[in-house]
Amino acid sequence: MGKLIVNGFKAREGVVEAPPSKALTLRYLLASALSRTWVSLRKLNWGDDTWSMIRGVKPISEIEVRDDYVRTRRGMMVERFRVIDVGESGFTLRVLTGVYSGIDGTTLLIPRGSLIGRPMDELLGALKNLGAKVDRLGSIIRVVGSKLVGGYVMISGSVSSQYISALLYLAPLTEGGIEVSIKPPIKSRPYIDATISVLRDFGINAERSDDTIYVSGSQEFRAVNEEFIVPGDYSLAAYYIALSVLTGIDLRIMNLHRDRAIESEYSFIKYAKEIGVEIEEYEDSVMVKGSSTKSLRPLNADLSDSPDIVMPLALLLTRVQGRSRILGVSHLVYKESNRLRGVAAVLKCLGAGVSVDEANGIIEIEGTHEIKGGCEIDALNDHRIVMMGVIGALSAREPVEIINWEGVSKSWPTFIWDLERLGADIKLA
Ligand SMILES: O=C(O)C1=C[C@@H](OP(=O)(O)O)[C@@H](O)[C@H](O)C1
Ligand SMILES: C=C(OP(=O)(O)O)C(=O)O
Repeated sequence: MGKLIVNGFKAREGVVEAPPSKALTLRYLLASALSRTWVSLRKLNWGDDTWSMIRGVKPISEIEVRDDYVRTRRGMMVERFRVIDVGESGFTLRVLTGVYSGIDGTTLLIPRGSLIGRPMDELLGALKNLGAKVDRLGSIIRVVGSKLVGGYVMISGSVSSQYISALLYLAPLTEGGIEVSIKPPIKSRPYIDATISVLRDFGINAERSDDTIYVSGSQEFRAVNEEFIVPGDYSLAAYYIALSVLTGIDLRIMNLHRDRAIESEYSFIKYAKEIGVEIEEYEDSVMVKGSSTKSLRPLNADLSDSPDIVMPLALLLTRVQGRSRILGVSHLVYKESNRLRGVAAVLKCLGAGVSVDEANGIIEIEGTHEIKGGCEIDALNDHRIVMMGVIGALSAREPVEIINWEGVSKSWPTFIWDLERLGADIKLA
């Protein structure tokens, strides 16, 4: 498909819009497609993963997809045999495996690309313990669904919080509910909270105490509002913040609402401020003062809760005088690529010092005076590695070539165009 040649950036201050939240788009879509009442969803993230979820809910819902909104509710006539291409969306594959376990009929869920090798077994095991009929042939998951009794299940929290989200979406469809006990360490915990919060918006209550969650059975999804507007995505807006700091421009980022943020993603702002980035927060936006952000302090932080902000945070840490340490990120190896390796490869190309301990999930980054560039990055079709590579390259002294960048459309299809509008010089060769 060709490579991107990132030549640099003619600093231009500006006002940009944060892309809509991917994680909340997927959660709202699924809950709405299970809702007895019609729901309109506005300002959706239109990345590939959203299309995965739309394909995923079609067989069980009535759904109208328009340019600027989706209107949907649970279908009266449910298709009994469904073949669903879930693309590369981990959330869609895992959570639909749970949901279809509780709905009559047979479903084949087909993952593509990097999703083929990503972990599923513990979720399949937990569902089987609950009496679900799920199995796999190679990468294809087969679910023979029925109304399940429900019950108690224990599952590891160290691989993916999406396993738990899957059980939480399934629980209301069972007769007696599900009690999930999560074996620590629990990674990406705020994404579980985000699931519980969206379920609450659809009238489903979850009782939570420490590492156990109980959702009662035989509950109907009923949206508390007729319309939901998806807020901006802090984990994606983080790349704009990194751009502002690395290139020394001021940037106002609209569509960021603190009160609706997923904590795993909002924490980017917290860490950026902690190391010395000047950010002013407003009700619906943030103002990043890249021009007056001068010296940054090293960071020593556990990012178990926040896997998706490691990439843009690593970019900020290239500018720090000294050594920073990110802990708790062993789960980065289970993403669209092995992101511990991807982050290291990008940092090396940019000229920062980096060492990675895969077994313990630790990254150490030594800042540099100058981002060098003059190298090639294989972004492995992993959207967050593409974004990291491109933003880093925009502040580099010499051009950077990026191959396997098309996967950026998973969450931000207009990424390159949005940067060009701000003054980025990027060519396709
Ligand atoms: O539930 C979600 O929407 C997500 C949970 C996280 O994954 P894990 O729970 O697998 O760490 C995160 O990395 C992913 O981008 C989105
Ligand atoms: C890992 C991600 O998503 P998913 O797990 O849903 O594929 C991501 O968006 O970085």
